[in-house]
Amino acid sequence: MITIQNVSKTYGKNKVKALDNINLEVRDGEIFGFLGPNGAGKTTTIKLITGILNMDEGSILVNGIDVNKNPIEAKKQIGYVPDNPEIFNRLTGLEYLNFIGDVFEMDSKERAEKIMELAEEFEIKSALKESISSYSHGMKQKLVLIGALMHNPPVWILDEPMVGLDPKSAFTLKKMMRQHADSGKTVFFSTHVMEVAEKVCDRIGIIKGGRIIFVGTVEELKERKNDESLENIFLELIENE
Ligand SMILES: Nc1ncnc2c1ncn2[C@@H]1O[C@H](COP(=O)(O)OP(=O)(O)OP(=O)(O)O)[C@@H](O)[C@H]1O
Repeated sequence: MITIQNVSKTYGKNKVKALDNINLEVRDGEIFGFLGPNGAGKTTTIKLITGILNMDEGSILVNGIDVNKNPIEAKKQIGYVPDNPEIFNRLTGLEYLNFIGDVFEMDSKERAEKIMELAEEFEIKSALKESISSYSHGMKQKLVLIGALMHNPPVWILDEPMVGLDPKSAFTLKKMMRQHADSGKTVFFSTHVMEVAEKVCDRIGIIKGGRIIFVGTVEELKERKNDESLENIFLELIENE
């Protein structure tokens, strides 16, 4: 579960708040999709939840742990995939994953099993001994995903996770997200793709100009707007609200 309470964030000396007093609860057992136009505040929100940035006001709890007061324990709850999979190019895939295993203090047997299981799921096993510099964007994305998920974190936070994935890998990831949520855990992800939001999410949140303008199910949004196409509703919402 993620609880965001009265959170605001301004970058440097900017006059405009990147996040303006946002409140949001992402529940156990759900896939929550976070939508909004470019520059709305999605990545900023994600960077505050993961402790990469500090908020100016408010608080964020991850499974009840305050990310400001107890950052290490909060981070242990989280598997995070950033929007840009630029990672240590000089390492091989396996060296990178072992480094992550060290950070999370995984024992060697559990680590090896988890790496092989996930590498097989994402069909990247044969490339693990290659240098990351030779990987395609999609392969780097898969490696970052494996690194984020291998320590069995209860809360998955994925920033545009499907970008660069081939259809089969995107399908695999969506299946894993569903299984994770169905086991009572939390998946929070940002996306620009309406079809993904509609098919995958239990609830969605829409952010615009640093303010949350909708939280609920896609069905509730459609009922409210009396329209069938999520894309039309989304475009209307971000223009008018
Ligand atoms: N490092 C930064 N320094 C200054 N302003 C920033 C920085 N990062 C983001 N911003 C500003 O904060 C606001 C929110 O940006 P953010 O990256 O959170 O949006 P986003 O919803 O993730 O957008 P996108 O869909 O384009 O990735 C924007 O106005 C952006 O210009």
